[in-house]
Amino acid sequence: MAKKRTKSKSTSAKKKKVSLKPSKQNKIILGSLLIMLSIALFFSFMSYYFTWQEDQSLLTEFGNRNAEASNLLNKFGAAVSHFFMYQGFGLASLVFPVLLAITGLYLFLGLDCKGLISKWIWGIIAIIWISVALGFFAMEQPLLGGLIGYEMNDFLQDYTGKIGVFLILLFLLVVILVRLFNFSPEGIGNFFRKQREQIKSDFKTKPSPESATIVEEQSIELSTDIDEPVAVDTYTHKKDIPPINPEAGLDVNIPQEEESDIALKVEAVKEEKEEKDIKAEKLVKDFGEFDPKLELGNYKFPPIDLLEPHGASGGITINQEELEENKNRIVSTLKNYKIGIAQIKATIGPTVTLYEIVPEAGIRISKIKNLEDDIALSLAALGIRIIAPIPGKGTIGIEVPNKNASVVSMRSVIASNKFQKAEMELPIAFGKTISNETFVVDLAKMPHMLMAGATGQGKSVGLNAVITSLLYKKHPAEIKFVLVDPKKVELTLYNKIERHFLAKLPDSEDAIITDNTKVINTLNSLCIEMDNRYELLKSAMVRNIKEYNVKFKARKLNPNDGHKFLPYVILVIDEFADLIMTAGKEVEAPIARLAQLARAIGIHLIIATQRPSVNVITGIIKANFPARIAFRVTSKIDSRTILDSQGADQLIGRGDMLFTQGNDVTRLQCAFVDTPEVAKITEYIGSQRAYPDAHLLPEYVGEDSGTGIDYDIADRDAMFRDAAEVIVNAQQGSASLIQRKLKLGYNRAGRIIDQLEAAGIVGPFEGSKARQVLVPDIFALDQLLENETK
Ligand SMILES: Nc1ncnc2c1ncn2[C@@H]1O[C@H](COP(=O)(O)OP(=O)(O)OP(=O)(O)O)[C@@H](O)[C@H]1O
Repeated sequence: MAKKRTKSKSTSAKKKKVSLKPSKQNKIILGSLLIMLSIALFFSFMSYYFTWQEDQSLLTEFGNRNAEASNLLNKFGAAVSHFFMYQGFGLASLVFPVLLAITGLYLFLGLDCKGLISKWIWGIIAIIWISVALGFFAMEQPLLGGLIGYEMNDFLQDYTGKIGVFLILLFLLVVILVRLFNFSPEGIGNFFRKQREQIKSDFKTKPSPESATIVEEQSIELSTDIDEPVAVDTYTHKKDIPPINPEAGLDVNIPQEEESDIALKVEAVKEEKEEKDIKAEKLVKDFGEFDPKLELGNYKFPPIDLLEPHGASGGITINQEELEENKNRIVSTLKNYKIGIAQIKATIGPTVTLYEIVPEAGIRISKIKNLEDDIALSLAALGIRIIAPIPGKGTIGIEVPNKNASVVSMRSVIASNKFQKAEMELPIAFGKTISNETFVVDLAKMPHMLMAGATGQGKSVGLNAVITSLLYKKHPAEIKFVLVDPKKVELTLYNKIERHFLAKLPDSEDAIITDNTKVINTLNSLCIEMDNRYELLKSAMVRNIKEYNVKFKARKLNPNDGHKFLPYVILVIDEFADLIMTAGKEVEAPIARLAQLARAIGIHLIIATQRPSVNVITGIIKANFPARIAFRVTSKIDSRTILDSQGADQLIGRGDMLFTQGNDVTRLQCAFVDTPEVAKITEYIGSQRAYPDAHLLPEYVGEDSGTGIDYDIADRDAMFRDAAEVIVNAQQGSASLIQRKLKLGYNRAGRIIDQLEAAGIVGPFEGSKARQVLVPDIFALDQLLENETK
């Protein structure tokens, strides 16, 4: 309605305007009328100045046609001029025709009339000022200041005396010059100097008609613009440049004028746009950028010496005999299947050697692909994998395990240039590729990882390699681990770094979670943390944790609004199969939710499992874990479940693994980090000064705790009624909604949800889904609560 009204108002206003300047033609007519009028007034005023005394007597005889005035515009001129000059503002009235002429020009040329208002305001101020100033001479020359000028001057003199009026006028002049022309003291000096020189040069050089037009153009521009160019122009006009040649003067002036124009504009934009940023900049200037590491400013990263070189000097021993032998076997085996080889090349890796074969012309790759199993059988070695063709190369790869596999030490990959110089958020040095290159990936980009492998094939070592990589790169303020270890023994070593690197639920004693019910609470707590972080990101108007932290460090986010530095949270679950078997959907749902949504807010999941069967790695989980790692598995089916392709069943174990982040599968040798090494690292970190406690996750109260509990109506929470209304209005039964809307703690919101369930307003707990709301609207809610009291 209001909109409609304002709309109709504005259209009626438009209509009104239309009647004044309805069309281009009418604007031209009106414009030319004003110009003519201004010319008429100008001549009347000018001639009135000389003839006013003669025409005085005629003023009463305006109706007398025979009476003739001396004014150039006769009786009209005499009467109007008498009104404006004698009874009005004296000589200052000449400003009126100027203003009229400008207005007429604007209309005539169809220019935007917005700037006119300020011209009229300044014009009238000038008229008043001039007439009051000339009012000093009213006794000698009454026409100079006019009656109004004289009266005002006299009035002011009665109170402040002549000097007072003079000072007032002087002050007003300064105000006008500063506001209108943006003059500084030097500017004023330069202005007068320039004027003087200009006048002198004008006399000396008698400018050509061309230069006269330039001056005219300039003056038109000045009057139509916001007048700043006047100041700039005069200010930048160097006195040592003799303005003899007007053209040279222009050359010098124009770029300077432009420069100063641009500088002015840039400043204005900055001021408008970055009001908040200026505050942040000042804070940064005063206190420096926010440093999340400051609390543990003396923290020392673990030195590389804590890691063992594991015998190997890093190089791979090449056994020429073995290479020849394998080559011959491959060639003869393929010959048996009538596959000729044009070329063969070997790339020696730490555990396997890749033989790259270029088949003879005319041999179809599909033929080799079909014979994959037969070839593997003929070569009679464990761990042979045939890649036909190698993606992007058009050759066929046969991976044959080395007789003496060399261990890839964690030390060698951590010390590698690739890891040390990795500009990644969460770099992980997994190990080495088949061509002996260090393989480093960014967990933040994965963004979650699924790890599978039969028992004893290197999963735990793989998890340790991941955690170790991060411990070597990240400060305790930047990253927190949530460790879930149903096997109870694998991750216990990390207890020592609880107060540095681990996160836990507020009420739990141990940070490492071994109990399945606690896992459910922790996962739900992480979901709350995720929601909270999304809220923070939303209010900070950023898209991900990285941008958020940058903004927070630059002090653009106020901690009083709940903003804080957000560390990455890495959830590591060592045995997922066990968990999903005991807790099923209750675990799957929050994990799926986290996996789907948590990437932007810095929560990353690493899940390991022994049994990669479909009831453990369900479709929903698989869909959200694009990065997958397979250690050796026992069957082709398991390999397909984890990787969507076979191959993991043909690995040789002991850290031999396949990694995929989409389509390509890369064979890697996982870096080996032994338990004593992890113990040394955790010991080193644990012995340093720590935070008072582990990083606390948001409190989560199992929503099912209240099932079946009868609440006495009198014991209900004071916010029960409000909460019920929130739930019924939103038709969504979740504790976090109550928490948000009513600004309650999670415990209290959880209790209220239980009470709502007891009252029959919401349904029972349904995993991570919101509860069903059993009351359709507020009216029904009122009735239900009324009936209760009866
Ligand atoms: N990257 C590796 N390099 C060399 N040896 C390795 C590597 N990874 C694992 N091993 C060897 O394999 C053994 C078993 O590894 P690990 O404990 O990681 O297996 P797992 O898959 O975790 O087994 P489980 O599921 O029973 O815990 C290690 O003790 C080690 O000797």
